[in-house]
Amino acid sequence: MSTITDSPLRAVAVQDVETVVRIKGLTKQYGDFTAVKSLDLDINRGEIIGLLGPNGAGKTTSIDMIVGLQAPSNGSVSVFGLDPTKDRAQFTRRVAVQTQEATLFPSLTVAETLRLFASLHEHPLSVASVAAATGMDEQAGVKVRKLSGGQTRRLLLGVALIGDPELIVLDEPSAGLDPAARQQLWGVIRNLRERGTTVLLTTHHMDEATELCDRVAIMVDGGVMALDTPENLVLAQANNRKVSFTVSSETALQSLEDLPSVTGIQTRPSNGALRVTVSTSDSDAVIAFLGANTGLGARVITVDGGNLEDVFLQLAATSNYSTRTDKPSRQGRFGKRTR
Ligand SMILES: Nc1ncnc2c1ncn2[C@@H]1O[C@H](COP(=O)(O)OP(=O)(O)OP(=O)(O)O)[C@@H](O)[C@H]1O
Repeated sequence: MSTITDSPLRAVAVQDVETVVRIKGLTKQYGDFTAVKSLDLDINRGEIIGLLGPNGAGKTTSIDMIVGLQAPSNGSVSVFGLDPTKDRAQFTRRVAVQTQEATLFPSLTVAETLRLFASLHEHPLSVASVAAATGMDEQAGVKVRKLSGGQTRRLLLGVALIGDPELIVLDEPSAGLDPAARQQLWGVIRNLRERGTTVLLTTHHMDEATELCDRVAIMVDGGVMALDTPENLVLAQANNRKVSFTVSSETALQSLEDLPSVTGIQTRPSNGALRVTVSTSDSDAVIAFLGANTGLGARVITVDGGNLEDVFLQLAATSNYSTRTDKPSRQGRFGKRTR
């Protein structure tokens, strides 16, 4: 894989922040059902923005409206000052979309496919540079029907890149990719940012969002529940830490439960002992408790400061999402331990 070198960099200085996408009150109604509820989002040039959310949260519907594939029921989208549904010719010159389902021609080779799509653009990148950037140079002569699922997705990304778009929209770009191919894809996307290309993507992978995105919007039930950098989202929920330790028996766990900061206790057998995970808003208080209660014999103590997945699950739990994990009532907490 290599960087794209046959086009001048579009990177902008940090102080020249330019809003390229403006979304205001974007809403999609299907009959009585509201799939997207008044979405507000500004995206700056050169940013990588991730839309996260459980299945059915409204990510694809939002993307479809942002790229003009569906008309909003309410609200507005402006991309480079263009209306995606009305200014189609100008819009498609500057914006590329890789949807979850796209059609390629099975009997064309990779290079022929890229050449075909390049011919649709005024100032395309070279086929060789895009094939190299997407790690497909060795497959240049291979017919599309012989590509693996992961290779096909990389070719689809190449097709989106070939017109040298200023904004690229990727719906679950890493779906079906093996870990090595995902890493390679991340490299391609980071390279786009360095060139000043703006990237809007959806993903179900929290590590991908953490690694790649400058900001993420977490959608639940059609609404944006949180929008910030991955780091800030995790920090904002620092009141939900996990302290884990190993003990020989359950004795004294009951008094641990009485600490006001403790919101849940889970236990599971571990090599003849018990691994305990305490959810708490004050990990220091739990550690102090363990230190003061030496009779408990707690060992292998770890503190997990949380990650984007925790934030996601916490936000998703506030909706009707099926993995609901409500905080147990005080009385029932111990009863909810899992083994
Ligand atoms: N054409 C349609 N008619 C009626 N309802 C629809 C239509 N398209 C989508 N929906 C509903 O809108 C909601 C949002 O769907 P959408 O595909 O945007 O979710 P998503 O977040 O992209 O989900 P996934 O992660 O599964 O791809 C879902 O409840 C879906 O069933």
